[in-house]
Amino acid sequence: MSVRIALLGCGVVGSAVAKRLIEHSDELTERVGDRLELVGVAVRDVSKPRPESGVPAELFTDDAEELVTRADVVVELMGGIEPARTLLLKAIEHGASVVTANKALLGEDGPSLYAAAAEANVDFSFEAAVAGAIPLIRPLRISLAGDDVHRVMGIVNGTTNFILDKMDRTGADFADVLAEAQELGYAEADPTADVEGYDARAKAAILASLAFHTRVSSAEVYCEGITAITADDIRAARKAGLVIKLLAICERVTDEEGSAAISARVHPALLPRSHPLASVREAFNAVFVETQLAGELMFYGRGAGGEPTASAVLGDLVQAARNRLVGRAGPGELAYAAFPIQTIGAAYTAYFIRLRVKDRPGVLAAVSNVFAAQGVSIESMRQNKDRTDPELASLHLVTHRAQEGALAGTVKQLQDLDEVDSVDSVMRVEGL
Ligand SMILES: NC(=O)C1=CN([C@@H]2O[C@H](COP(=O)(O)OP(=O)(O)OC[C@H]3O[C@@H](n4cnc5c(N)ncnc54)[C@H](OP(=O)(O)O)[C@@H]3O)[C@@H](O)[C@H]2O)C=CC1
Ligand SMILES: N[C@@H](CC=O)C(=O)O
Repeated sequence: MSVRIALLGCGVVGSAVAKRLIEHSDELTERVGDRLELVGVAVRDVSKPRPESGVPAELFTDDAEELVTRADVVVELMGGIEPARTLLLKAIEHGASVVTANKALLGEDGPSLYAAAAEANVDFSFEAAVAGAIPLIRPLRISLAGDDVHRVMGIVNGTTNFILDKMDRTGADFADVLAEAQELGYAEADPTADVEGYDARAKAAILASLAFHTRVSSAEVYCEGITAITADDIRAARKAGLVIKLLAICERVTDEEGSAAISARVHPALLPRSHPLASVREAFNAVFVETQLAGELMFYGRGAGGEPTASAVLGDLVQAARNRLVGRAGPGELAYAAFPIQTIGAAYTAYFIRLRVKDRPGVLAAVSNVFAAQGVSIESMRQNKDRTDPELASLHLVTHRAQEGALAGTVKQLQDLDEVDSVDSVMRVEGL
């Protein structure tokens, strides 16, 4: 007997998984208690040589639909929504357990897949779908199931962290660093999903659903990417002792009627340089979890790449195979409840605002009055000579936490104020 494994996809992650399955077959057999037999690998182009995977040529197929019907565990590493969704549903229908790293699919339609797997009493595991190698899904799904998670805040996209970190360390522009990230293979030829925040948004949807025992889809997560971040933003943040990161933030909040709601958002935010997430460099990921009983937890490691991601996939695979041998499926889905998703206008955060003002008496009072009128409290304010115009001064303000809607009103009034020449940038600040 053996546990039959079907691999869908043999690209960056799939080839690393296949290589490990083949080269470490004996150790894996010992751990599982039976042999993991790779019965087929579905790809688009069967004629493409893939020597790095070590997969014998006869195992490649372009008939993924047929392959999923003859496996005990289907490992989906193709990516995209279709045909991945249909293939996984078909695999589940045939009684196979599923392992996937497909955050785009889970962010869009995870709940229907989880439900199908629970109905069929098979495992559905996706440790690699958020933050690559970092064990994060299992802690949220299992280890913290008896605790209450209040907040999950993390750097879950390596490409954008590489770009922002490089901009911070060198002062270079976004476009130059993006080109370098592409040359180094961090960013894909089409970097849209990373730099526009869509990849992090799908991960935020998965994290919010697990952390708060609810259902959040990618479309419900507010999303802003990093394409508008300039070298000036980075320089100003640095001067203020802050660093810019693309954050995924999922919080349990109380809405204006006093009912529980969920805030799930992805956007660039400033962090104090002393914050644990501020020191996450290059393409690394890190996730900060705050819970009622455990307090603060931090998960850190490689969020992408063939081998790191394969580590998480193989962990799921070994567990799914082991579960089949002992005749159980676990951990199964916990009961979940529906919560309203808060709009971004209702979210509370602090802000860093850069203005250019006329350099004359009474300006600070006029600006402060606008904040006061909107109920937004100022934490600190710093004025300097403007470098380009002797008639102007640059004013950098940090607010206390305020509602996004009130801040938008403040900015609008500032723009109309005679003493204000321009509002150059408004950025959210976390971790103060
Ligand atoms: N790369 C990373 O660092 C990480 C990736 N992930 C996720 O892992 C998954 C795989 O990513 P990655 O390995 O980078 O992707 P790649 O693009 O490198 O590989 C995709 C593989 O799937 C095959 N494939 C695609 N569409 C089909 C299809 N319709 N039928 C059959 N085969 C198909 C491709 O075949 P062919 O080679 O013939 O084109 C290729 O072998 C994705 O969901 C991704 O989001 C998660 C974390 C990190
Ligand atoms: N493109 C992603 C990789 C996998 O999730 C990233 O840059 O983090």
